[in-house]
Amino acid sequence: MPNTIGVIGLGVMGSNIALNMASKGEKVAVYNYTRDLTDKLMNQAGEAALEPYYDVERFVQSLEKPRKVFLMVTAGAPIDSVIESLTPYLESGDIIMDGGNSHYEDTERRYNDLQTKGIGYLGIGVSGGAEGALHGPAIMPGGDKEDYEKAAPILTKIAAQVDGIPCCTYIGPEGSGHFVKMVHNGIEYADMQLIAEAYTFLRQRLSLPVEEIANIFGTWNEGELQSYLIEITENILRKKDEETGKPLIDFILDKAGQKGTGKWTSLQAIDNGIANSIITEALFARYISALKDQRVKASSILNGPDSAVEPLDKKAWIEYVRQALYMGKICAYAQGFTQYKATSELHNWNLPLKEIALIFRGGCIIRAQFLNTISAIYEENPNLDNLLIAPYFAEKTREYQKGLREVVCEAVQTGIPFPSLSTALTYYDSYRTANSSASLLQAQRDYFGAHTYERNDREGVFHTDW
Ligand SMILES: NC(=O)C1=CN([C@@H]2O[C@H](COP(=O)(O)OP(=O)(O)OC[C@H]3O[C@@H](n4cnc5c(N)ncnc54)[C@H](OP(=O)(O)O)[C@@H]3O)[C@@H](O)[C@H]2O)C=CC1
Ligand SMILES: O=C(CO)[C@H](O)[C@H](O)COP(=O)(O)O
Repeated sequence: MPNTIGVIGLGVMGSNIALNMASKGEKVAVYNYTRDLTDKLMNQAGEAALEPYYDVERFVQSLEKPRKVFLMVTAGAPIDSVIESLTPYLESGDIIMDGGNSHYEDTERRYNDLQTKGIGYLGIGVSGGAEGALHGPAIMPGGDKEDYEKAAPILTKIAAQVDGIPCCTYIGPEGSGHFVKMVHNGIEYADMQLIAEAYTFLRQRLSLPVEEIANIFGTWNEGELQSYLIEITENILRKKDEETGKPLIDFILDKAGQKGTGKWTSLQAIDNGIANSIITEALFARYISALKDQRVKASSILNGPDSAVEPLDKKAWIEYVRQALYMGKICAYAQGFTQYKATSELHNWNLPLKEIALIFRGGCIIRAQFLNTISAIYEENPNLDNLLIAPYFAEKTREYQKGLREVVCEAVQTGIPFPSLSTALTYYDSYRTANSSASLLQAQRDYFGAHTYERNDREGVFHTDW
């Protein structure tokens, strides 16, 4: 019996995806360009229907036609090198799927190259980390619909399932699947940073012990903030350092890493005139965190505000922080989904926003209860300009802006940096401002550069001899 699918790249994600496929009844050929990872996987695979290969040609020959090869390899040059090693053995009608975090423009280049050889190419966003890959990730496939149809029976089977619906849907043509994953990661950066700021307020400003903050996150996770990131934050805060018995969080160096997808999200937004400031501030927060030595030095040179720090009413302020976090989250998702809408229009991708929100409900890192609301909003109005003006969220912002304003003002007054919460508030206030300061910018541009301006009382283009 030939293998029904092949997986190349047996690191953290690839080995788990292969085991996931095998557990759903697929016969899986596995290959890694170095031998060790293949042996390691086979040692842990037990009875799983995996067949190891140490030679690409034999790996390909073991697959049923049309062949389906799933790559879970480091993004960038390694993907090109794997494709180059594979294609001599593939035939017209076969498909390669790239499940890694590839840049969507790289995916488009590879799609076009392989099209000339008759080989299908799907750029597939996969989210859920190691656990998701094993038990069911969110899957965002982009490329030709007919190629997707060939792989859909396997992809929908291995995806997370929520209310009987697989967290996998055809996203659209070209690199749209990887684009959706890229912005998913941008939203992930914002969501994580907002949570980190909420934690900081509770810890620094309200001086709550870590255990109590874990309890607060646990309570929040039972309400409208319910999400995977809140859940893991509670678990993280409960974890003790094995040596000291103290909260592990206090021993983790405050330098955030990143692998590039957040940066790509910001660059794409900037290139296309899309204001995704919360996502970008979350990226910058990681950059500033990386300057640990400079920050330590500056902390002994630069002062914060002089004003005395007053005690705050604990119960009231925990609720303000909850509101601030929820409101920040609404603004961050509004930015991410605006980036989807604007880019979809730019490329004619017709991105299914309702379905994207639906598949994000399970498996992926940003899975959250309120994605049900987002999905329902797009079902009612697929062309909505911005989630903020959907009646449900507009009502929430009326109620919760108080919490966000209080928390941001208090942080500013006491010198606690809150890049994402403060940017969320600025975004909210900017978006709801009918008459902005841009009039003055236009006048300045016209003054120094004769760049012209439009008027608000009549049509036309004007220049003034200032
Ligand atoms: N970890 C996560 O939570 C998630 C990761 N991703 C994405 O999935 C992809 C894989 O990530 P992950 O499994 O975590 O990474 P790992 O580093 O664990 O695995 C990378 C795999 O790529 C292989 N590889 C590296 N260089 C080459 C090369 N030149 N030629 C052939 N194979 C190569 C590695 O083989 P070897 O070790 O032998 O060099 C290994 O099998 C990445 O694009 C990542 O961004 C997506 C979602 C979540
Ligand atoms: O894709 C992912 C989750 O969705 C990966 O975990 C990715 O590595 C996260 O990005 P970064 O490493 O930049 O924090």
